[in-house]
Amino acid sequence: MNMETVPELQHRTVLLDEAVDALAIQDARASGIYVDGTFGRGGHSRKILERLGAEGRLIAFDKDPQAIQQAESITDPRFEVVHGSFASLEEVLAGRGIAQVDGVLLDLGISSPQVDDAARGFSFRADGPLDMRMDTTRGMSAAEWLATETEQNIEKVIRDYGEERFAFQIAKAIVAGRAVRPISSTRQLAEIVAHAVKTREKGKDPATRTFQAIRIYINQELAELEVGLNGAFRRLAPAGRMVVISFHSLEDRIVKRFMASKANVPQPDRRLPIRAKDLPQPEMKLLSKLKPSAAEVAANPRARSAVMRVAERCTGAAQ
Ligand SMILES: C[S@@+](CC[C@H](N)C(=O)[O-])C[C@H]1O[C@@H](n2cnc3c(N)ncnc32)[C@H](O)[C@@H]1O
Repeated sequence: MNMETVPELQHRTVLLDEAVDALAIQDARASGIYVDGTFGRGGHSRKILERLGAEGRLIAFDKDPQAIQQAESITDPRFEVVHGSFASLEEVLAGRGIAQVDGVLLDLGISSPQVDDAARGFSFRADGPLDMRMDTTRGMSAAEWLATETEQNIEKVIRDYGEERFAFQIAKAIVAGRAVRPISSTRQLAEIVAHAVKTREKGKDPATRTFQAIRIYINQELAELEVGLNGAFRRLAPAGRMVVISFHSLEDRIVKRFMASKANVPQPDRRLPIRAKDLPQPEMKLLSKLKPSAAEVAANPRARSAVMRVAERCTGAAQ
C-alpha cells in the first residue's frame, strides 16, 4: 500500500512526563546526548527535545519505516533518527564517534498506529494480511513463517512467548489448517486459534496470547531487548540513566533481572549464596519502578499493563 494513502493514526504516549523526568535532563545534563530507542510517533522524543539545551543531542531509533517517515518531519538540528533496531545502538553510536550517552529510553512493544492499521497484520480484531513485522523492509512475515515452520517449533513459540497453555492444540490446528489453505490473514489465524483453545479467559480474546507470541518471535523482541540493554549499559556515562517501559511480563522480567544484576540485587535463581563482601562493586543503582496512574489508564487503556523501571550508572563504575 502506498504510505501516503494511509490515514495518520495516533499514538498516545504512555508515561510521557514520568519517563522524560526520569532521564533528569537538567543543568549540565541538558547539553548531554540522549537516545530514544523507540521513536514510535515521537511523543517522548519531542518532550526530550523541549528539555534539551542548545548543545544537547538526541538520537532516535525505530525499526518501522512509517515511524521513520514521521521522525523525518522533525527538522531540529539536535535530532537525528536511525532506521534500525536499538540492538544496534553501540555500533550506531560508535559510527558517530560517540563514546558515552547521558540517558537511554526504551518504550517497548508496538505503537497504536501499528495495531490500529489492519494492513500491518498485528491485530486479531480487524482482518488484514498476516504480516506482524515492525520493519516491513526485511525479514519474514508471520504468514511466511507459519507456512514453513515445524509444528514443534510453532508450539514452542506459542508456549514460551505467549505463555499459552493450549500451545500444543493451537500448533496442531495451525498445521492442519495450512494443509487445507495457506494461513494468510489475521482473521483466519484468529479463527483457527479460537477453535483450538478449550477454555476461555475472562475478558480476553482467545487469540491474544498466540498473536503476542508470534509477534515477539517475528520481531525477535526479547533477543533484541537483551542486546539493547547490554549495549545501552556499556555506552552509559557515569550517572547516566536507563529508563525502560515494558508492556508484558516477559519483557519486564528481562529488564528487572538486567538492572538487578548490575545493581548486585540478589536474584531468586542465583544458586550460590554470595557473601556481601565478595560481591563486585555495583555498576548501577536502581532508582524507581512505576506504573501509570488510574487517570492515565482511564484515558488510555493501552497503558494498563505498562511498567517503567529506572536505573542509573554508578559514578565509580569502570567503563
Ligand atoms: C510503544 S511504541 C513507542 C512510542 C513512543 N515512545 C511515542 O511516544 O510515540 C514502540 C515503538 O518501538 C519500535 N520498536 C520496537 N522494538 C524496537 C527495536 N528493537 N528497535 C527499534 N524500534 C523498535 C516499534 O516499531 C514502535 O514504533
